[in-house]
Amino acid sequence: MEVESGTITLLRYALNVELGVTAATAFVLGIIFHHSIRPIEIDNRVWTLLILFSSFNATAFFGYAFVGQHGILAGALRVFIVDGAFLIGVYGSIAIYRLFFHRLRKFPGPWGAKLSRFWALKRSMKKVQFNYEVEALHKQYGDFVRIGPREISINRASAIELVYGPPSKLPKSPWYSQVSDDINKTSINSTRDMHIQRQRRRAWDRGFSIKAISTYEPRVKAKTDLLLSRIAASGGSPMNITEWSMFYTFDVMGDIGLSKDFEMLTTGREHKAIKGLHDQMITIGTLGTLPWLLAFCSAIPGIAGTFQDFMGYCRDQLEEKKRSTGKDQEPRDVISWLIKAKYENDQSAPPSDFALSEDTRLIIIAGSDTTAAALANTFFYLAKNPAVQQKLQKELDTIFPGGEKDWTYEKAKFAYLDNIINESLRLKPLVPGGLPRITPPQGLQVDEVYIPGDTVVGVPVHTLQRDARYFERPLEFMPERWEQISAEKAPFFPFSKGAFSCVGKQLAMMELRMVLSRAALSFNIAFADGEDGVKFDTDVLDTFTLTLPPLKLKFTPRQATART
Ligand code: HEM
Repeated sequence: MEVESGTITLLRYALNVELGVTAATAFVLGIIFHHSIRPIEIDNRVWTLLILFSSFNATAFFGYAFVGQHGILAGALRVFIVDGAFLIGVYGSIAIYRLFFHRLRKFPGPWGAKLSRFWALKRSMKKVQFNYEVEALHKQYGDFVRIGPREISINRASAIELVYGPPSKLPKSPWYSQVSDDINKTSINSTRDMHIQRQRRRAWDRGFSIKAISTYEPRVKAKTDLLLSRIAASGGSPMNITEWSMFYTFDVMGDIGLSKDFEMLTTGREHKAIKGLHDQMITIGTLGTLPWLLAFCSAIPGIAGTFQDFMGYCRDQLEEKKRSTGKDQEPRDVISWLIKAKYENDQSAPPSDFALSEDTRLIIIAGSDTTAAALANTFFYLAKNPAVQQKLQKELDTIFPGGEKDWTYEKAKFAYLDNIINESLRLKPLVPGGLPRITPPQGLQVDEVYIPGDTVVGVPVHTLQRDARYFERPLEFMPERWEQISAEKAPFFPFSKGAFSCVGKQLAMMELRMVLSRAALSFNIAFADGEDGVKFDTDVLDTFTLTLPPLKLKFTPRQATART
């Protein structure tokens, strides 16, 4: 009884301490709090922190108002002052630490970037062209720029292998934990545990093996037939090739990924589920600069908006697929390879149904918009560079003297076409930013520069692939440059490199080669009247992948005599 009343007396005393002393204590606690959470990755724990903070406030208010007997108004005012002092302690400590004591303090970069990731968010929201912002920073500050408190962008060719591999030694950054950091709830692309990612990658690799790809080939060709028939039906009137490329690649991925038809090529309209995905691209792209904010927002029910349509569609398709896929059935699409791994209890299977549904979404997201933008960009370069187009047509006429009826995919794999595709992927990489990885505890030595451990690093694809030190006359579209340099050895990594690199590269190349070779064989490709391609070139958005403006092209049938 005495102990109890002693505690209450002590509590009352604490709650009645002079306000200045309480505020000073809160300020010091703020500094201590910052330094105690500094080593912890809190990106995915913002809700927990918010709940803890709110609970503390509610308790403090109750204490001041009723136990300390200050009354409701004075109690609320005290909580407000204590909060203010605590937060000034936290943020003041963060600012001073990041500017003057941080392990990256010697790296150049804008002050705002050193202070907070909000700087990147603001820059990214300005024009949604963060790729160009990073390029400008490298011009101003050099090859190693601090683009965030803990982030270094490295514009050096020698960093590609060190950061991405092979061999891949650097794990993915917290950016990839936007959905979750639980390996049972992530797609393969968001899996940060390198061992688990490698295991899961084996099931994906089976879905993209030479054997599997050869079974996809006739189906990709069927979709290409459909696109070519739509081009022929346009009769030379303007076609928005940004849109039609998107229809094509989503229809291909619907079929190859899930054996489903989005029917966009036949209807000429965007599927509702895909529209739901595209409506959110700018939000996802810009908020992605602040991983904790995206993780925080994505936990709010209903915030996904029309993205729910896309998620719902994928969920339904997956359920149907699981019901209809027999245990001994030979897989005929990518998702069936993952389901088969699950049936066989193979280690490479997605570790849970949730992870499988994340993979289902990934198939469509990773495989469609990327290839669509690559296709539209390459059409743009062909229209803008008639000499390149004519050279391509000359080669096509030699390989396929009888025109369309001679066409085979095997023969469409020739060097000049691949050089055109590579040149397009060099100038406009579809994932233009520096994919973020974390340096090991012992740090990373890149040439003469030592980068401390636990730093988020990335090599900016857009900036590096346009750097005059690595590519002569870098801003010119010159497919011929690839006759002198090897795409494998050059600082060229549009599909990334190492263990996390693109699993669908061969499928993407198949789609690009099929459409471009057949379109250039049968049609002359030019800007439509009133179109000069300038807005298409300059107004492209960096939404993690590229989001392209419309591009109006006209396709005029080539005369048979033009081939002779
Ligand atoms: C021109 C077209 C494409 C480009 C430029 C491209 C580029 C990339 C890049 C840069 C990455 C690495 C992403 C990262 O590290 O976060 C990646 C990963 C991936 N891509 Fe592609 N991609 C293309 C087409 C495709 C296609 C057609 C598919 C088929 C489904 C696909 C499936 C994937 C998957 C599943 C991953 C994750 C791999 C992993 O984490 O192990 N991509 N892609």
